[in-house]
Amino acid sequence: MRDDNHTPVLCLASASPRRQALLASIGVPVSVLPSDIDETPLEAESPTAYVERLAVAKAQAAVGKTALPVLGSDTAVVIDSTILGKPNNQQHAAEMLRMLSGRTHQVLTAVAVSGPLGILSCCVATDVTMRELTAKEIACYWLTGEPADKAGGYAIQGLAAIFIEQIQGSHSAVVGLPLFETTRLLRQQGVPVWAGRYPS
Ligand SMILES: Cc1cn([C@H]2C[C@H](O)[C@@H](COP(=O)(O)OP(=O)(O)OP(=O)(O)O)O2)c(=O)[nH]c1=O
Repeated sequence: MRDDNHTPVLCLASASPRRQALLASIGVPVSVLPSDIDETPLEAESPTAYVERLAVAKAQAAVGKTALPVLGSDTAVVIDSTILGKPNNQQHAAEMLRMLSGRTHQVLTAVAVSGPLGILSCCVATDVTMRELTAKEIACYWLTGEPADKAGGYAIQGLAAIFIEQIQGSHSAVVGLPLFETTRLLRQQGVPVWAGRYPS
């Protein structure tokens, strides 16, 4: 049974509608306060350190603007140690998909939650195997509008599901938030998850 109480218990420092929907799906109503931070990787920074730094920075940017605990998160696609963020345009998106076609890549999602224990964070890695894509598929996929705001230029939860042969890890992390690990961090910080009425 879903909780009917929609009073926010968390501030989501993210403009991602997917993250908001994922949190709603586990019974966590949020208020939204997107953080605009510089997402340039530091020199010699590992992909894991990069996404975790950004998740923490997004959370920190909202702390002080709200009395609620804050959640920040970042997702990046990694192939051959190269970090792929969101594509700048159609050509960039096509380049990304050509790199991913017929291979296994990693999706890294970091999540950071501020609260009474300070900022707690973790990073989840998921292996995603994409089948080989044709040039026509790559060109047509851009026209769906899906790739533009997604790391790696694809959405596993959308049409790109037909490109994905296998995943090993967390599906929700690929979509933007690892729900299992996020629940642990939220509960550690005293944020209720699925705290509604339980079936009697
Ligand atoms: C790989 C993949 C990524 N994504 C999304 C998750 C993230 O929202 C986005 C990566 O960009 P992020 O910079 O992590 O997040 P964002 O810009 O959407 O939101 P904000 O920075 O304000 O928190 O790509 C999917 O929705 N499906 C996928 O299959």
